[in-house]
Amino acid sequence: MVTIPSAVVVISGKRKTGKDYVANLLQQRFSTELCAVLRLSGPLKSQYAKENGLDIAKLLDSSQYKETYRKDMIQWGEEKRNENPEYFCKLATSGAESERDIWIISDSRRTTDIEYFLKYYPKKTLTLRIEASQDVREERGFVFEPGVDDAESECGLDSYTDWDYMIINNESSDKLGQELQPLIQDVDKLLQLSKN
Ligand SMILES: Nc1ncnc2c1ncn2[C@@H]1O[C@H](COP(=O)(O)OP(=O)(O)OP(=O)(O)O)[C@@H](O)[C@H]1O
Repeated sequence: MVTIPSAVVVISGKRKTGKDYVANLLQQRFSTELCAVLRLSGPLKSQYAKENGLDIAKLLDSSQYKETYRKDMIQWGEEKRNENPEYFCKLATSGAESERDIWIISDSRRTTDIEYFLKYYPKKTLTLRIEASQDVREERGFVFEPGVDDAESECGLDSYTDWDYMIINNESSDKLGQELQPLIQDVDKLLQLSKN
């Protein structure tokens, strides 16, 4: 199904900077009726299961089944992305939730993710980078994992500088609400424009 949203907010940030927290805050502000939180990593498991004839329920729980397929699934994901960098962006935005007017993409990790939304939704895409200090991220449960936190999937956007908004999420929700105001106002403007 092809649907055209009025606004797309693409969020990036390192692990435990608060991407999901901010995505949920924005969704509450705009209402779940109007606004969907879409995860690029979400459809990977279900598509992998579908294409390989596997049991998706078993793949999602913490069983041995999942461990057996983990490596192969990661490799499959990389191959798919190399064949077609748009693959997971398209998949994540083609479900029932993408019929909503505002999309929050809560886990962009690579420049190709950002490029995808800028290419297909050029006047509607707003990019947000979230930063938080190492101490705060650790308080939230971050533990450095070699092979994960130094991989392209975590560092691919570290040198990207064209963010529409950058916020520091070390503080309370009050401060965060203020920091998000410019973004919220711009989404409101895009909603208004799409009605005219
Ligand atoms: N401003 C905040 N105030 C209070 N708690 C927060 C705030 N920001 C984040 N948290 C908490 O910190 C934890 C990590 O946040 P979150 O899951 O949103 O990070 P993330 O960037 O999505 O992490 P990951 O990349 O691992 O998925 C969560 O428990 C969340 O509730």
